[in-house]
Amino acid sequence: MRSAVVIAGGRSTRFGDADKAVARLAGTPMIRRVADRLAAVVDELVVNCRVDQRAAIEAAMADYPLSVRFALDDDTDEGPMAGIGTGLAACEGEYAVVVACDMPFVDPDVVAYLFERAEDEGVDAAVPKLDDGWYQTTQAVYRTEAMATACENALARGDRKILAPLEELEWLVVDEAAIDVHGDLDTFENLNTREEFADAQSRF
Ligand SMILES: Nc1nc2c(ncn2[C@@H]2O[C@H](COP(=O)(O)OP(=O)(O)OP(=O)(O)O)[C@@H](O)[C@H]2O)c(=O)[nH]1
Ligand SMILES: [Mg+2]
Repeated sequence: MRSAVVIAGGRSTRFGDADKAVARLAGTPMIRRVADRLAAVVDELVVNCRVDQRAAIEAAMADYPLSVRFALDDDTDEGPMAGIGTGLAACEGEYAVVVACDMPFVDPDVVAYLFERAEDEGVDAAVPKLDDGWYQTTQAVYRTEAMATACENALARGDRKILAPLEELEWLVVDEAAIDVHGDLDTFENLNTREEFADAQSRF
């Protein structure tokens, strides 16, 4: 069983006075675009967000083909890593892909490849790293229990850095060249501003 966590508990400050998770992108809420691309490669979906976001996201997820569960932030605004931990703790699969709600070009072939790498090598995480040096921790596969615990531990010692939980895990880096062979590098594009949103509309 494979799970997916979509993290959506951010404040969308660069987007403006609306939640980008449910903003319509070429007619469909962005989080639904992300979820639809994951449906073919996972067995269940967990949404991490704040309680005040739940109703709108639930509406966006109407008639989704897989089970959808909500993992709500007890402490809000603790950063993406806290959201990853909260979401993973609610998963039933041994492994889960985590994807940010603002990555509507997420490529299911890339996700499937990340699952294969993590499962085949039996590691706690498979995290892409692009040639620009950035780790793509919000589009990576994690062993759910190990990473959820590592996130709790990092937060308990006051470390909210997104790479902090990985310090206690056994994980592998998936480089850009390997991703490029298995799928589309647009998979990592994330939309933060109204302008980026508008520019992306025509690509659906
Ligand atoms: N649970 C949770 N998720 C978060 C938090 N901050 C960001 N995220 C999520 O992490 C992902 C990447 O974050 P950003 O692109 O910075 O999104 P954001 O924080 O909503 O937007 P900005 O306010 O413009 O930075 C998005 O899916 C966010 O929903 C947080 O404090 N808690
Ligand atoms: Mg942010």
